[in-house]
Amino acid sequence: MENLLILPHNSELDVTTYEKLGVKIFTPETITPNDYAKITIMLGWQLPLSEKILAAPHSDLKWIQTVSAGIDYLPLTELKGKKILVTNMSGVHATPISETVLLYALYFARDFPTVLANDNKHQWAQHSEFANIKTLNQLTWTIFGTGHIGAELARLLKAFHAKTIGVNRTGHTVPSFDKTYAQSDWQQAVAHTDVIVNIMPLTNETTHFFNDQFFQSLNNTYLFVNVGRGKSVQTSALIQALKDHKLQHAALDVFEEEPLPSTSPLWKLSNVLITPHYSAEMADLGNAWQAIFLPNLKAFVKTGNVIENQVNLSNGY
Ligand SMILES: NC(=O)C1=CN([C@@H]2O[C@H](COP(=O)(O)OP(=O)(O)OC[C@H]3O[C@@H](n4cnc5c(N)ncnc54)[C@H](O)[C@@H]3O)[C@@H](O)[C@H]2O)C=CC1
Ligand SMILES: O=C(O)C(=O)COP(=O)(O)O
Repeated sequence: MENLLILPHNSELDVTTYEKLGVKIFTPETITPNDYAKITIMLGWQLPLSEKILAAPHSDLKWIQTVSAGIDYLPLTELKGKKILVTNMSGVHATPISETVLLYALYFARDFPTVLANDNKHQWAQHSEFANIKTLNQLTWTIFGTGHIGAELARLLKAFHAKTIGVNRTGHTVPSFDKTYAQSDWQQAVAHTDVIVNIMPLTNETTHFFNDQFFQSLNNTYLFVNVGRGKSVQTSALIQALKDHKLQHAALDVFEEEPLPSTSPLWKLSNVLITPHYSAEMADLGNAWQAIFLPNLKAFVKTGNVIENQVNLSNGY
């Protein structure tokens, strides 16, 4: 008998389907401390409740299915030690994030700041104001992280006839990338590029990867995009690069500290576009979660194992 604790509120999760599999459902509203040790499966991660379940004496917890792709916020060493299975939602964000990155690039490339400034003033712009407009096929893209999201972004960019370079751990080839490099060869990957996108998971190898050495190696690069994790970027080094004209623009969805404090100097930089960790938002997210969770749950009830999206706790993604 599996006892499932469902943490996110989402009306699209079809709980009756789980009950038909013989699974008993708990929610933060119905669970009592006496139930903590009984929970075998957790959908989502919510503090402080999740930590209480994990720490419960004689806890029966066997599997955590996150509703995020990134799992950097989980106590990975403890979960590995306790042999708890972890699956993530990698895949469901590929379309909304790719579309958001295209929006960021088009915002700057089609000089939307100027368009909006004129619109706000009810003013018809002069064509001479748009001398710096670029099309996406005039830009070379280097995407750090060629997984679900990076690969989908590259696939869409190919429709715009853009040149695509990918960076992953080993440099293995991936469809829709003209060339791929290993992380250690990053200098070659960004030497002649225009747009740099971070969509890597946050791990020991990616923490503060985009640091002073990285940004100072650039030469008036057109755009830096971060939709991966804020802690992969050393914010002070990014700000310095924007001031030193190593970088022309930045579009940032994730930050070292979230919410981004109102005192952050990033807010004041006119060449920086800030979005509030929103790039993955879309309607029907619950249905997208269901498409991963339900087959996994069916398999787990039958065999004690899952069939997709298992995270490698040693790699951290
Ligand atoms: N802004 C947002 O709302 C969201 C952000 N994310 C972030 O994006 C990340 C990636 O998501 P997916 O594409 O679904 O994951 P994925 O697991 O499909 O792909 C990860 C990619 O990163 C590469 N990678 C890992 N470590 C690396 C390293 N040290 N150097 C170079 N490449 C490395 C892998 O080779 C792989 O290509 C998540 O881990 C999460 O942190 C994900 C969803 C939403
Ligand atoms: O899936 C991820 O990793 C995300 O960053 C998505 O955002 P969330 O943390 O689920 O609000």
